[in-house]
Amino acid sequence: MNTKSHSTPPIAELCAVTKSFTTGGGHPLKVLDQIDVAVHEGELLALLGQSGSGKSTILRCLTGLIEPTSGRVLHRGAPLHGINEEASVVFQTFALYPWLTVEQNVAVGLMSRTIGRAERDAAVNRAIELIGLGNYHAAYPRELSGGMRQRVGIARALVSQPRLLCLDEAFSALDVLTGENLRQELLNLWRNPATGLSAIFMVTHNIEEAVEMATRIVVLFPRPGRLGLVLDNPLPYPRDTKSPEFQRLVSLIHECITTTTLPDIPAEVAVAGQPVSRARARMESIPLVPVGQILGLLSILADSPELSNIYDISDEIGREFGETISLVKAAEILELIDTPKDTVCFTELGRRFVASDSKARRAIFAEQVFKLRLFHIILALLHEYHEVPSERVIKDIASALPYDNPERIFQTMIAWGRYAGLMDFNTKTGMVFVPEGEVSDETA
Ligand SMILES: Nc1ncnc2c1ncn2[C@@H]1O[C@H](COP(=O)(O)OP(=O)(O)OP(=O)(O)O)[C@@H](O)[C@H]1O
Repeated sequence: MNTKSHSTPPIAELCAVTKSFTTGGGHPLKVLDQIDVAVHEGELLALLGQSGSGKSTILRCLTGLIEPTSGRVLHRGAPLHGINEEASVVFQTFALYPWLTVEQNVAVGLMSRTIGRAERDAAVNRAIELIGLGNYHAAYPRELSGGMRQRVGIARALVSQPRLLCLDEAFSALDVLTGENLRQELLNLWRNPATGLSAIFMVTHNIEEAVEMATRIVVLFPRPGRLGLVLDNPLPYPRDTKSPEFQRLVSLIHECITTTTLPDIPAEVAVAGQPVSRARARMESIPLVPVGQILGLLSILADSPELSNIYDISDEIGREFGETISLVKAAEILELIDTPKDTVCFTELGRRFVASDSKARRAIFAEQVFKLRLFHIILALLHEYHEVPSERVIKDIASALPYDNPERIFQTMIAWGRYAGLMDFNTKTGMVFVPEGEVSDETA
């Protein structure tokens, strides 16, 4: 369903949207800043972010429920006036009328349309059947479980046969199993061309839910809401939530969300349709040392446990004190060694690392590299494009670390990433890419 090149304009789009509300004290509160986001035909776009980051406000702007303070809202490339007629919304609170039956509650979704009774009844029946409420036409909400009530909410959204279904935390009030069932059913509806449903835009704070469902994921940075990470989710359906690829994507997004809590991150201006990969709060550089030297240091430390101070280590490995510090620092940020009170000792992980064979070492190294925020610049781009020009990566490194040498950092990152099997660089094409298959030992 996911279409990389879009032949038609997006069903709904925000261009440079900013939204401010007036607080209780009468002060303006900027909730969204320069948001560019588009929902295309065929995609399932998930918007993730911390509580209060502005996710629901984006959904409301996209569907025309509220107007932005500045910027443009488009529907199929044209300015949106009022509500987006092709969109429907399902909210977290089921918002059902207790005095109406299931059938009548679903029919509320057609209130704004002038259609005949027969047509309305047919549409209501169809929506009720689609979402598996066949035996509950005449039931009242109080007679239904939470999951069934949310089904009514979804049927009400589907009754108008929207092209775009918007879900605002639609599963978060449900128990785990019910939520899981409904998610699968919605995926089936979205993939079934007979429903007429083309795209889903879902707001959630549940990373696993987003990775399980979405073809593309947008992470919103908070205070004010700004676009953070935008990445394609290439995992095939049905998705195995236990697979390493799934869990890796979950950790990447988790890191991205948790590193953005600082209020003073500079605002990012995203170009519409372009991915942005900016987990740059507290971004740290890496020591510019080759992997082979890190491995050498570790093996010397393993062979000579009495070496616990940097001067002795420096003598032993025959390197300048400054170089030794860089090597130690590199092993330390990889959490393989610790340096309490100027001494050097293995961590638990480091001990495991030196005792492992080459394959297991690479796996540990990959896991540790994966935790370094700097690498998210490349990993996020690779998730989006699978291969990216080095200039693009170097530009991003330069903007994340303006006081460092981006080319040298890039070379070091590639060397570390290559050893970890996470990335490689083709000097002929100038492209960074995801390597396939096993990597050889020579890469260290
Ligand atoms: N009508 C309003 N008037 C004033 N402030 C508002 C209004 N609507 C939202 N806000 C504020 O805007 C900010 C973003 O709210 P929004 O509901 O969009 O965030 P969210 O990411 O969806 O949060 P949550 O996950 O908790 O639902 C919050 O600080 C909220 O209090």
